[in-house]
Amino acid sequence: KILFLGLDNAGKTTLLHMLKDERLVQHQPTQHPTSEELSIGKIKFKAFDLGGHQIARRVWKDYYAKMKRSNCLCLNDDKEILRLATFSASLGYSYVQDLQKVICITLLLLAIRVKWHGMAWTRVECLTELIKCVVENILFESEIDSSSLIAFLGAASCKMARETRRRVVQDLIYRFLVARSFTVIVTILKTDWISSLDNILPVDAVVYLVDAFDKERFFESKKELDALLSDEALANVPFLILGNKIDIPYAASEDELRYHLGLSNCTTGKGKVNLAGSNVRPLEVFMCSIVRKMGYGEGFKWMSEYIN
Ligand SMILES: Nc1nc2c(ncn2[C@@H]2O[C@H](COP(=O)(O)OP(=O)(O)OP(=O)(O)O)[C@@H](O)[C@H]2O)c(=O)[nH]1
Ligand SMILES: [Mg+2]
Repeated sequence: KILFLGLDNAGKTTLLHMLKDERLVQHQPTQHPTSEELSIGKIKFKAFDLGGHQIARRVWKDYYAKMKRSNCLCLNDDKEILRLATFSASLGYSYVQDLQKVICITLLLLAIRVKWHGMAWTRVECLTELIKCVVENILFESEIDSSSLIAFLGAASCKMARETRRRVVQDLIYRFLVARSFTVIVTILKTDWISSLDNILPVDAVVYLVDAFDKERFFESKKELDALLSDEALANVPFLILGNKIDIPYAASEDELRYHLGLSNCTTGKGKVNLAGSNVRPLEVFMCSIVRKMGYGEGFKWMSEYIN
């Protein structure tokens, strides 16, 4: 999972499409996140183009932030469970309409963590089967010996017919109510597109694009970059910084860009630098021109060294 980030107009969508089918297309500013499966050399990856204008930047975090405690609702007693039941049922009913509004709570129940106290495994399997057959997209972690089960219901559930979804939600709630003695943690993530579980999967790398000709916006770009670099959720994630549009005369040089982004002393080297076990984040600047198809290839080659 690779995120393409950077200010609006930096060239993220142009790059995505160039990598996808070597075509240069003029794009409207990106309004909604899109993703493409790409392969460069040996690496196959899913690239997320999240859009760079101010409002779009707000969703960047949804794609890399780990689940936070504050997003969790802990349910320990019957009253709480009942509240969840009512809430989930109402989600189940109104969901389809909400979808149209784009900004919506995407997932019915994104994560349900159930501690099974003294429940027979047949019951666990029963739930597993239920989830499996109705939700295409589940991420599943089950620690059989500790008797805990984390089931993620993905956004694929939004592909279900409304009736089915209602039945599933009710069925799940019914099962929870029957089981009673367990803890359920429900995380409901807000995102502004119909995502799948992709946004909670860990990020393997960030490609950060900067328009090297637009010097007036270097500071703004640095600010966003700094925020990303200092975010704990992205600690140690490799960053490929692409200084784009060097085909335009008077675009910043690599040194100039490094200086303005405050990266003069913290890049890790362009050759094959072994950083394994060093706890140092791979970070490097490559200048490129997407329209001339130059420069970014070296950048991706560098990045591939740091992706498992
Ligand atoms: N001269 C030049 N222009 C480029 C290059 N790459 C992209 N552009 C132009 O820059 C403009 C913005 O490109 P986009 O790919 O739409 O930018 P973006 O980063 O996706 O922008 P948002 O979707 O608003 O976040 C377009 O007019 C592109 O044609 C390049 O290498 N050289
Ligand atoms: Mg775009």
